[in-house]
Amino acid sequence: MDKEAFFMDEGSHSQALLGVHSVSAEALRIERAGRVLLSIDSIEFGATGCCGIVGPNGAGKSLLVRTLCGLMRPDEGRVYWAGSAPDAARRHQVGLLLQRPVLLRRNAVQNIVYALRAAGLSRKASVEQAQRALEESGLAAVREVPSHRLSGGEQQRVALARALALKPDMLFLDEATANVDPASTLVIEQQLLGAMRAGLKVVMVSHDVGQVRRLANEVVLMHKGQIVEQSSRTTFFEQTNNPVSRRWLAGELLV
Ligand SMILES: Nc1ncnc2c1ncn2[C@@H]1O[C@H](COP(=O)(O)OP(=O)(O)OP(=O)(O)O)[C@@H](O)[C@H]1O
Repeated sequence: MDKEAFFMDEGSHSQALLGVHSVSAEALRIERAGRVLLSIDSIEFGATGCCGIVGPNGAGKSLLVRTLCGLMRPDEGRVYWAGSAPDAARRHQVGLLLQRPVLLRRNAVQNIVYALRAAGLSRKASVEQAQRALEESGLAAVREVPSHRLSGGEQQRVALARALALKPDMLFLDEATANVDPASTLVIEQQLLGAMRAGLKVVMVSHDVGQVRRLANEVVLMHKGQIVEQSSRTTFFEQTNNPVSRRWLAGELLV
């Protein structure tokens, strides 16, 4: 079931034109073998430029992101993309970048062309847009290099360039820089900040508190499949009164 997408039918183009500048969910519940993995009454992303989702291992961060992106069907509850059910017509407007980039065994530019063609662009437009995406990402020098020969950091930067080339309204990142060195992490962060200035909404699962402080305007702390707190960055890091948040910020092991 994990990879099961739950898009509605192809939907209409008029719906696609509406954009997906918010993603929300209500009464979400995922349970396996009698264990509640996710239990969220209500959550909404998109009100701010970037929201960081933090929390201990196993808190349900990845499950939440996959569910919001339409990759997992919850046992109960509803997901909304800008107020309506996720649909295939808008799937390119909600991007997802994982810890391990998923690239085809083709070169960098072909990887991006493939995604753009799948999104409906002509071959000519796809090639032009892919070349531009790699140039804007500082990856022009590796555009002909097969993906399996790229370094891990380069692979992730190609995956980000591909995600951004699709011009999503929202981009979810699940530990996207966990395997990337500090220098490449900063390059990726700069690129995200640039895209955010151009209107992209980012939701970022990260164990890197420094990164959350650098990028996020808002923070969500998860624990045991639930939302502990959703606050502005300043409130969360400097003023929270939530006892669980305070323990997490103090570096205590949450059980
Ligand atoms: N298909 C599944 N079947 C059973 N349990 C699952 C399944 N998928 C995830 N889980 C469990 O759900 C819990 C939440 O997993 P999830 O990957 O969302 O956590 P996370 O907060 O992203 O953790 P981490 O920070 O370690 O990546 C974990 O205990 C995990 O073992």
